[in-house]
Amino acid sequence: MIERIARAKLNLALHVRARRSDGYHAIETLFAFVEHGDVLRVAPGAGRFAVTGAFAAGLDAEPDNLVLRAERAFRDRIAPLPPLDITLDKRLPVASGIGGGSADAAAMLAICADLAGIEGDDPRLFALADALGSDVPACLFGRNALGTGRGERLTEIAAASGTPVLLVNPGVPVATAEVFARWDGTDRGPIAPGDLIEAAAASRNDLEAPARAIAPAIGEVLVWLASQPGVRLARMSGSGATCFALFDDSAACSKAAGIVGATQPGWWCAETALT
Ligand SMILES: C[C@@](CO)(OP(=O)(O)O)[C@H](O)COP(=O)(O)OP(=O)(O)OC[C@H]1O[C@@H](n2ccc(N)nc2=O)[C@H](O)[C@@H]1O
Ligand SMILES: Nc1ncnc2c1ncn2[C@@H]1O[C@H](COP(=O)(O)OP(=O)(O)O)[C@@H](O)[C@H]1O
Repeated sequence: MIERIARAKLNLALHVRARRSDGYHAIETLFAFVEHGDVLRVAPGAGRFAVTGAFAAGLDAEPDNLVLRAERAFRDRIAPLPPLDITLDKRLPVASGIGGGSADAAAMLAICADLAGIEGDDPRLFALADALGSDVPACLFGRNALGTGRGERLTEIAAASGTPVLLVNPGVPVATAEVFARWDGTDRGPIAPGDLIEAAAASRNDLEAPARAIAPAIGEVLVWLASQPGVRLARMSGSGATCFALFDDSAACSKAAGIVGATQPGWWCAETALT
């Protein structure tokens, strides 16, 4: 059995630069990853697929799980595989700006490559990832990176491993396409220079305003996170609604997590760290 954590992706900053003629937007984003994620378990078997975990119900209406799309694409375009039994332990909220589906797809591609004896950095895997979604190449790469293009062009940047992170989601799913569609068309300039945290702190998430217009609860989360002692940076990730706070130390992060647990029954929260 192969087990892999499909780690949540964060956009420490996300600048939207232009609308493209293909329906996507040109972006610049600082991708980072946290320890927390979904768990994918795969073993040779009878072709069964099961979803368990706190957010399994969020995928009940999903006709074509990204895990199965990734598996199918691998079999069709790269190499045959024996029938597989797959279990996805869905620990990340669905459609929430932390790329759970993209991370699951990338983890499945990596497992398929492993089973077929193909290197994890094979360009053919990245081509499949690119076809599955804008965030899937970054999740397959799995390391901090500046993403450009529609997010698929990646340049590695040095990590800030171990930085304590609190993830908070107000319990409202937000559709990525709708958030991009509400972007006001103003190019507010590139990502700031500097190391990962410096660059992030001096940059923005241009999707925050359109996401807050759809889900005002995002604003409540951000105000609350920013007011917690020891917070270095509080921001929304991706197209929302999950927000994150980077903390100076893990005690401050744990304290804030405890307060969310005790006072905000509708908010999902995970205490974790940058990889
Ligand atoms: C906003 C980001 C930031 O990392 O993350 P999430 O909020 O999804 O986590 C990503 O760009 C999302 O990537 P992903 O979730 O893979 O989206 P895709 O399936 O490629 O695209 C879904 C839809 O979002 C819009 N889209 C996506 C990416 C992009 N650069 N421009 C866009 O306009 C398009 O309308 C597209 O049809
Ligand atoms: N394994 C999966 N996990 C999450 N979402 C999935 C999965 N497979 C398909 N989807 C679909 O992909 C969409 C985006 O999911 P997700 O990656 O969680 O969003 P985001 O990148 O905004 O966090 C969801 O609306 C869901 O219907």
